[in-house]
Amino acid sequence: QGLPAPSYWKNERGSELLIWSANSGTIQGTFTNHAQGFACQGIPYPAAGSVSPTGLYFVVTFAQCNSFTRWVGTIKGSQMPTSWTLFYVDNKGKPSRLKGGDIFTRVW
Ligand SMILES: O=C(O)CCCC[C@@H]1SC[C@@H]2NC(=O)N[C@@H]21
Repeated sequence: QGLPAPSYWKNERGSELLIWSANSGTIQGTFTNHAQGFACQGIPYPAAGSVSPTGLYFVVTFAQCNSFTRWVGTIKGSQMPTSWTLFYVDNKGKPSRLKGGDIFTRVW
């Protein structure tokens, strides 16, 4: 259940995840959001996290959006089902969160 590096993944929303290192459990990569209904699209942001035999997580800070997302998932061959939480500040200034799921598929 290791994470191959380098590897390139896309989720069902069209967003891209490039893993360029997964050394001794630490994940480094780049995430580019292309999901409809979300801001900060088309900008590559650093992704950082951790991978273990039982799963992985990674976090992306969307600097221009004052938000960040945490993905937690598992690697099943060329599929990576995840659940995510997007932390943001709503238009009244209240810290808020939104949850969902993404399935990443390995492209190369
Ligand atoms: O709108 C924002 O505050 C920043 C962009 C958030 C994009 C989210 S992260 C979880 C979900 N999966 C994607 O590929 N994009 C959205």
